[in-house]
Amino acid sequence: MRPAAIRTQVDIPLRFGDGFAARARAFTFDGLVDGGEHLAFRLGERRLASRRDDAPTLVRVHSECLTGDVFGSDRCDCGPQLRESVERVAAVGGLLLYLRQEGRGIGLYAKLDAYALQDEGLDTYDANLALGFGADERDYTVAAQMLGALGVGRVALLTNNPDKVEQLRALGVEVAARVPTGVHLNETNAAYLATKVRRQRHDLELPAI
Ligand SMILES: Nc1nc2c(ncn2[C@@H]2O[C@H](COP(=O)(O)OP(=O)(O)OP(=O)(O)O)[C@@H](O)[C@H]2O)c(=O)[nH]1
Ligand SMILES: [Zn+2]
Repeated sequence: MRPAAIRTQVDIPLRFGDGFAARARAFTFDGLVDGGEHLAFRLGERRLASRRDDAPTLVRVHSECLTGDVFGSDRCDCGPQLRESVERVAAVGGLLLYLRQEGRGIGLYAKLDAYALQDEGLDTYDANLALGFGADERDYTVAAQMLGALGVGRVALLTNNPDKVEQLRALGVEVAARVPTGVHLNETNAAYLATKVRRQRHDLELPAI
């Protein structure tokens, strides 16, 4: 895997709509394999883990979701998951990698095309296939490159998605633990969450509906 390098680092204090605030240092990179403008935030005070005997660094690898992260869409759980991740990572010190993988890698317009198909009865994965995409087009090579550039070798990964853990391990990242996020269920996203459990082995304890 080609190494990437830190391009710029700058403090960006974060404040959410509910008033929660966190100190953050943002990093940009040169040499990321897909040429995307992916961002890392170091949150909290803790030194990042680089050696095998260090306690692992808590890391959230978050895939961009403009509708959920920015506009609070109830179709998914991305906004509350991002908010939860910032708070939990900031509390102990660690990293948030914000990957520009909108729509599981198919882009914003295609995601909305997929939403339209879902409103006709397809589930989230079949809608992708009907549009000619893979069920999940994400590749985490850039995440491994970013961790390498930041000198982080050993991580505890905040995710419910075992595929993220497997892909990062295959890329040489030592994932010491998978830490589940909370379940952010609402009246609209229940089918979306159930599909993640059924089709992508997501580890979510959903109440019966
Ligand atoms: N193609 C497609 N992408 C979606 C849909 N709903 C959400 N997304 C995208 O899915 C990505 C988030 O992935 P999820 O499957 O929700 O969660 P995950 O990242 O695999 O797992 P966690 O680490 O537990 O959050 C974001 O890029 C969203 O834009 C959908 O219906 N279709
Ligand atoms: Zn979303």
